Amino acid sequence: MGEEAPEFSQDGLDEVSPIGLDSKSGGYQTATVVGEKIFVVGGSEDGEGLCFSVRIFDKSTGKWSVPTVLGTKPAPCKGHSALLLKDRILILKRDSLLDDCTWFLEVDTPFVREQKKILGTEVVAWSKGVKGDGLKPVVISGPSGVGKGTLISKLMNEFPNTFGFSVSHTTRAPREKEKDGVHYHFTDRSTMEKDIREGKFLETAQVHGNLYGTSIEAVEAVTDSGKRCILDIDVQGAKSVKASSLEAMSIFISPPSYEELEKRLRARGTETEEQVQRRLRNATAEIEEGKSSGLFDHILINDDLETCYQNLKNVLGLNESSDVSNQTSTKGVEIQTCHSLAEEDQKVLIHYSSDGLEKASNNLFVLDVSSLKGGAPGRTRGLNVYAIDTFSNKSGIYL
Ligand SMILES: Nc1ncnc2c1ncn2[C@@H]1O[C@H](COP(=O)(O)OP(=O)(O)OP(=O)(O)O)[C@@H](O)[C@H]1O
Ligand SMILES: Nc1nc2c(ncn2[C@@H]2O[C@H](COP(=O)(O)O)[C@@H](O)[C@H]2O)c(=O)[nH]1
Repeated sequence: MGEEAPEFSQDGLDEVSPIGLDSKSGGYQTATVVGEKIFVVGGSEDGEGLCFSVRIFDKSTGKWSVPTVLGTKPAPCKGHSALLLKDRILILKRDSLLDDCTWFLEVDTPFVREQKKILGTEVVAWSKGVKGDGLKPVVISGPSGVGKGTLISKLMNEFPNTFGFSVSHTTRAPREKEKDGVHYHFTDRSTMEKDIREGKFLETAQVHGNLYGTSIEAVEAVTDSGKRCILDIDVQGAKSVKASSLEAMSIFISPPSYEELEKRLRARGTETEEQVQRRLRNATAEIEEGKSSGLFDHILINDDLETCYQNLKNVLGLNESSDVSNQTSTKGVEIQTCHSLAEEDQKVLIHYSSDGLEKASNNLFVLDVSSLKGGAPGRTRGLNVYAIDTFSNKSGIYL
């Protein structure tokens, strides 16, 4: 279990503290035993607090290694607690707002195992826990010129608080009105290839002669803002996302005819004749695959724009007055210390102290992790948190 301290002394290991204790070096580390390996989290200072660095001690070889770390790590804090939950370590940050205190370091999830094979190194992946189920991200795919961007713009304009756009990276040159960081992160091939090797992307594809990709950070940024993430990606990207842990809904936008697609692509006037030809050649295979492969949950034909937009809203379960406001009831509540952790039946008991929680006078939380969804790369959804009032022996939904 995660609370165990290493029961032996090896070079460097004597610096490792068991959960909840500051190490001799003044840094704060936790050591979690997972089979033959000990995952040591934390320990280094960066001026703002203690950083979440990760090292692994292999008991069978007696060697330390530094893994490839995927996903965005938590911001530094004054300390943390750790508890092993099957294939991931639950990390609870001290002195952190409740919205930012629950993190997972995935050590043996399917995503991590897959990345180990691809990268050929030890891999761990960070994922922040978000309360409730949230809504699945939406992948919108279809041939170039079919109207994906037009439909997405309409959706984002009508529901600005509900949806957030995943800003992709691309090596293609910006079009006249495109802004870096808004429409795309424009980059060059060697930088993007380096970022791919470093595991920064959820998916990448060579599309119409250029590299495109969805970074893990792009999806996390939208999820963190409390919005539903929309990805505008090609069919190859949609396949990769389906094979990932993102659990997205996928929608294929089809043109009413090949001739109409050609007309729209030319009328847009953003590509040279050679590029238009290339995009049209690729469209045939994309439409074939999109319509027949069973890859997509929904196929919509974009003939009349307004009709297609209404159909899109229907499959997304939207009606005209359903834009949600971006509320987070937990803002301002701060976990000051997190003394102890225990796990039983996928429920984690957290002992904490906090100024902001008058009701939870006994200082106990139950964190229900029985229905976790998603995970790295991205966010882990499905967390439920309850405060327990030991005086009245009642528990209530806190979040
Ligand atoms: N239903 C429609 N009827 C007529 N024109 C449309 C319709 N939908 C979109 N268009 C027009 O078609 C052109 C291509 O649309 P858009 O740029 O949204 O395509 P896209 O699928 O995002 O293309 P790409 O994949 O190349 O980014 C635009 O000029 C847009 O105004
Ligand atoms: N696999 C991915 N495909 C992407 C991504 N971002 C955009 N795209 C697709 O590329 C084509 C061309 O886009 P354009 O802006 O050059 O016209 C289009 O089908 C997009 O859906 C991505 O991150 N990954």
